[in-house]
Amino acid sequence: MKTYLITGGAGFIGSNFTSYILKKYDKNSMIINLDKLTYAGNLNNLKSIEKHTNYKFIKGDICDETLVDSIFKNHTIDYVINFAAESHVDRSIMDSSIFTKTNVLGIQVLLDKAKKYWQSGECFKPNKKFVQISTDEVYGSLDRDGYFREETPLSPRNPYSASKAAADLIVNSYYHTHKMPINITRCSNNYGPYQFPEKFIPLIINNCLNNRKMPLYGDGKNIRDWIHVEDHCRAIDVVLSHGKPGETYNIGAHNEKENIEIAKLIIKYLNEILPNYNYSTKYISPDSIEFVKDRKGHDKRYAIDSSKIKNQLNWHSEIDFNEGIIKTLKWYLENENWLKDITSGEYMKYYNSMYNGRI
Ligand SMILES: NC(=O)c1ccc[n+]([C@@H]2O[C@H](COP(=O)([O-])OP(=O)(O)OC[C@H]3O[C@@H](n4cnc5c(N)ncnc54)[C@H](O)[C@@H]3O)[C@@H](O)[C@H]2O)c1
Ligand SMILES: Cc1cn([C@H]2C[C@H](O)[C@@H](COP(=O)(O)OP(=O)(O)O[C@H]3O[C@H](C)C(=O)[C@H](O)[C@H]3O)O2)c(=O)[nH]c1=O
Repeated sequence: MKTYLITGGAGFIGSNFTSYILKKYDKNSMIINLDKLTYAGNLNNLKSIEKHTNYKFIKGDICDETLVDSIFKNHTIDYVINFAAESHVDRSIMDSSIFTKTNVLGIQVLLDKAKKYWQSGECFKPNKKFVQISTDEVYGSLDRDGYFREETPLSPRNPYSASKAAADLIVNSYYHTHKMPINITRCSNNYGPYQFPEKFIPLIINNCLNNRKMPLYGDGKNIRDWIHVEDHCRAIDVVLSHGKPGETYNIGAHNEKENIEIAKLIIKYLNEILPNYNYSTKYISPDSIEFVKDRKGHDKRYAIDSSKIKNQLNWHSEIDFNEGIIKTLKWYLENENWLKDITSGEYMKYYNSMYNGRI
């Protein structure tokens, strides 16, 4: 039996990971989900497991030293997996202060408490692991050629990625200084169920379903390397159990696409499947795409080389991009209430401040 402290488990990737672990290990896992429930945290993501006897939710902030201390004191934590973060680049451009607090100070609190409860003399107790969920954005931006490798120097270019890079350096320092059993994973852009519709793919799906334009920043030719969230979850599980302490692992599925290509694919697939659903919108016109003012400092291209995790830990992505996107579209169509609920209230305020005047 392993006890997992999952932080940020009510967000997009954290909730997918929590469900994945409980489904896979069931009674051999105990999960404590610590989440502040910011705008991005949503307990509806965890409806299917909320009553599981081996699942416990604690509302709170990773920066709260007293709370984090009490969690370690009251449970024998084996694994910490830190998903908690402010995760949206556009919001970090508008105001970066909370990014530094949560993403940088929060990681230090988690590391210090894990160290306090896991250290025994000069050594750490066996079979403990601290995994920091980082991002390929810490490497910066690529032109046409090349890939991010684990050795690529960190060169973050927006406040979000700078805060994640700072966290990575702090995590690594606990390995080098204290020999703490850490791993860092750096994954490319995720898509899949439960993603908050501020991010590109769910935002354009939601806009299509609400007869709004699909905003493409700049010329729409920026490139992202997409991976289905389930593939990411499997990779984190592998790193937890087999990752060599102190190592960083890139995670990606070799799926580079220009944003415009994604928008066109979504229109094509939605038009194929929409007639099977009871939606008032039945057809998405290619004219729905609208080029808008570019993001400040918009990174041109991300592309990840994940040969290390493939060769050393025997992980590879399993979900084909086209199948994954169709599955994702169907999920959003079948979970209309989830989407409606999450886009009520504060969401439209955010949306209007971001896009009014741009579209
Ligand atoms: N989305 C991606 O494509 C992607 C890719 C690579 C890495 N990542 C990283 O993966 C992690 C999860 O990303 P996501 O897209 O699921 O993010 P998300 O924004 O959907 O979820 C973040 C979660 O963290 C919680 N949270 C925020 N501040 C907190 C705090 N101070 N204390 C406790 N909980 C707090 C939120 O309530 C939310 O539930 C992040 O660390 C992000 O940097 C994301
Ligand atoms: C919201 C939006 C985005 N875009 C463009 C901007 C990017 O080139 C691309 C994806 O944007 P998004 O904000 O979804 O994701 P990234 O900025 O690449 O960052 C994401 O992937 C990394 C790995 C993380 O670590 C982040 O947490 C995650 O948010 O679409 C548009 O053209 N229009 C829009 O309305």
